[in-house]
Amino acid sequence: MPKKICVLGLGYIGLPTALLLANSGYSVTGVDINEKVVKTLNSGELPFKEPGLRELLENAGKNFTAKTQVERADVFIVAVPTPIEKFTKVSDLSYVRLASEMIVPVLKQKNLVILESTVPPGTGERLVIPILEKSGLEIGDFYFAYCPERAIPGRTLYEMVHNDRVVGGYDQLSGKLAKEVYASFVKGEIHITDLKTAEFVKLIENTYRDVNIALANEFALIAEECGIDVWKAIELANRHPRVNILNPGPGVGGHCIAIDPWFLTEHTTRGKLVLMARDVNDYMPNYVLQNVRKMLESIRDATITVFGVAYKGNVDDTRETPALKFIRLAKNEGYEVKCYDPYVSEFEFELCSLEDAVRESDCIVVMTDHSVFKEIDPNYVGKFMRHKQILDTRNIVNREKWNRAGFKVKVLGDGRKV
Ligand SMILES: NC(=O)c1ccc[n+]([C@@H]2O[C@H](COP(=O)([O-])OP(=O)(O)OC[C@H]3O[C@@H](n4cnc5c(N)ncnc54)[C@H](O)[C@@H]3O)[C@@H](O)[C@H]2O)c1
Ligand SMILES: CC(=O)N[C@@H]1[C@@H](OP(=O)(O)OP(=O)(O)OC[C@H]2O[C@@H](n3ccc(=O)[nH]c3=O)[C@H](O)[C@@H]2O)O[C@H](CO)[C@@H](O)[C@@H]1O
Repeated sequence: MPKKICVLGLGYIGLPTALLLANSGYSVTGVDINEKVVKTLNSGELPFKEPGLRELLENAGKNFTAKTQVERADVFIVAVPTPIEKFTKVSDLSYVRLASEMIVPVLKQKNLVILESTVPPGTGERLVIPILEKSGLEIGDFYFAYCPERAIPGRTLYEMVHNDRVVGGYDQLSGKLAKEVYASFVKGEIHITDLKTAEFVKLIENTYRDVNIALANEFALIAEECGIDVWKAIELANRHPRVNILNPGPGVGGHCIAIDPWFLTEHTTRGKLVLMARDVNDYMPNYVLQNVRKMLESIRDATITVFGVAYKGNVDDTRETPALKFIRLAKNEGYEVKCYDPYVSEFEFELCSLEDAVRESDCIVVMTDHSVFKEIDPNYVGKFMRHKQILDTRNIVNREKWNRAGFKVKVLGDGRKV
């Protein structure tokens, strides 16, 4: 078992990985170029919330330290961001490039470098290995593997431990050595394949989900025109043993699913269906606004209250959130928009208390499926509102309860008469 591991990037993926390895007995140095993250961790605090992470940090003890500089190690794991460039939709690999360059001065014979960041197929071989070879070593002198992360935010630690993993080795030994590292904490199966296949697998998993959600969104729009409730229809269709349709909603957000289909298609001229699904999902905030517009038709200087700006329920993450597009579109049309999200502390627009968000409002729009929204008392919020209307894009509110409190309730994808 190699003794020392250096993890580059201490974000949502790198930090839990580093702490799981430290708790498995490795001596782990976590490296982040953001000094604030390093300081926070070394003072015993966490830079973000994730269930179970605090205990792991406390138990890691001397096995984990955070630094801003890379140091010698047996294994290097790279988990830095791979955002998408907004206008061109091309992957931004600058963080991966920099992290690889940071390893060069300390890279030694028989070291193993593992890339975890999500990247377009071929990136390991085309970009990362040539940078590492600037050390004077050749691939074969050191080992290289790509091991995508598949854990879902909100259940990151559980899934990191229990999910199966895919390990793509540059060669057989690289794959075997990387598998040994993960086997220290992974309880799922670890499947070895080649480098490019592993990069591809990660992207098709998320693309599959994006296309499935796009299909559910199309069904929602069709159901509305047909005058039926898509939620009920999907529930019944999913009783078929070979059908599993996901839920419609206000669009697809997050750091992965809205981005990975672009990475998948970056080096190809194919992918029409994949990009059409992207388009369907990206259009959903416009569709939500079209519904809101109808609800506010006869009201002058209308105010909209957005419930939830996180990209999905029960997380504090707002990256690529469909709520942002909805708010911008609504503001451009002259609506006043007030936002309420008890999970989120920082956002492009001001976040209000529940009371302030609904005061003098003409319509609530539920954009995020936070569990706490189910508990909100419509009689209480109704007292503050100018018009009692709610559009639920996630089908989470109890319609009868809100109706009884005097609310007109519209659910996305339910075409039955309100
Ligand atoms: N968050 C997820 O749920 C998830 C799931 C699967 C895969 N991924 C992929 O994992 C990668 C990391 O994502 P994340 O959500 O952890 O990102 P993040 O933004 O939460 O964290 C990345 C960290 O890397 C640091 N960093 C940037 N450049 C660095 C460098 N050169 N050296 C050291 N540190 C550096 C940043 O300061 C930041 O703290 C991305 O490629 C992402 O697509 C993320
Ligand atoms: C294949 C897979 O499972 N990948 C997961 C995914 O994690 P995620 O948090 O990004 O994924 P989701 O929870 O699907 O959310 C995405 C958006 O889709 C909306 N949505 C969701 C379900 C639905 O039925 N209808 C919807 O509308 C939701 O609200 C949100 O905006 O990518 C991570 C990084 O690669 C993976 O590691 C992780 O395994």
